[in-house]
Amino acid sequence: MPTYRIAPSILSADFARLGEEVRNVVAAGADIIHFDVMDNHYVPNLTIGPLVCEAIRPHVQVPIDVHLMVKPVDRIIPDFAKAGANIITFHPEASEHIDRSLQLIRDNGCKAGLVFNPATPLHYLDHVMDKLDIVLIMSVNPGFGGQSFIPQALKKIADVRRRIDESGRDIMLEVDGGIKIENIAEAARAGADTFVAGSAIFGKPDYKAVIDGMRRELAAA
Ligand SMILES: O=C(CO)[C@@H](O)[C@H](O)COP(=O)(O)O
Repeated sequence: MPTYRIAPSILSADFARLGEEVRNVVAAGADIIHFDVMDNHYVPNLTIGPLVCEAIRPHVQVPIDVHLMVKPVDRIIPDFAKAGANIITFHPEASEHIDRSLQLIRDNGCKAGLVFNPATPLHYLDHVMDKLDIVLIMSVNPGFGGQSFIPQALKKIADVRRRIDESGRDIMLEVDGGIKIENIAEAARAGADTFVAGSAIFGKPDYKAVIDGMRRELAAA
């Protein structure tokens, strides 16, 4: 069985109790904290920045996975690295110089990745596989939690899995958007190994029950 990771998105957490929320979700079995950064420019929503990343860092030992939904991307990368991010991903169409942005993330000591919206073509992967530690496939259009999974994402996940396997490199394949107990196994069978879930976890009273349910589905996938 591949190593599967569950990455709760704090976009759906109670921001008034964020420290407690991230401690609780890690105690419930989360492997990664997924941190959604929106700028009201690249996406039509505005969320959190490096100060909040720095504030939650002492509350958890697991990696913090920063998904930049911002344009431009480079200026904010060192700030997130200093704030304790471990993984930083960005959208290729939001960077003028994709190779440079990936290198900047690594130079700042973080794992680097590209994010693909439902309609973003995968050709952006063609010349940067050696600079990638993670690929994130969006299974919703970015900007909001609580949207429905777009099934066409499954083919894209399978395409990326094939590219990763051909590269022979150890690259995480993450899926984000509408992931729930009911569909996580499908995403795993398509080739994903890391699963972002916001409303499916933070929307429920018992985080452990949801994460355990997801793990049961993954074990049977
Ligand atoms: O990046 C995003 C949305 O842009 C996601 O991380 C969402 O936060 C996932 O939320 P759910 O679809 O799981 O509720």
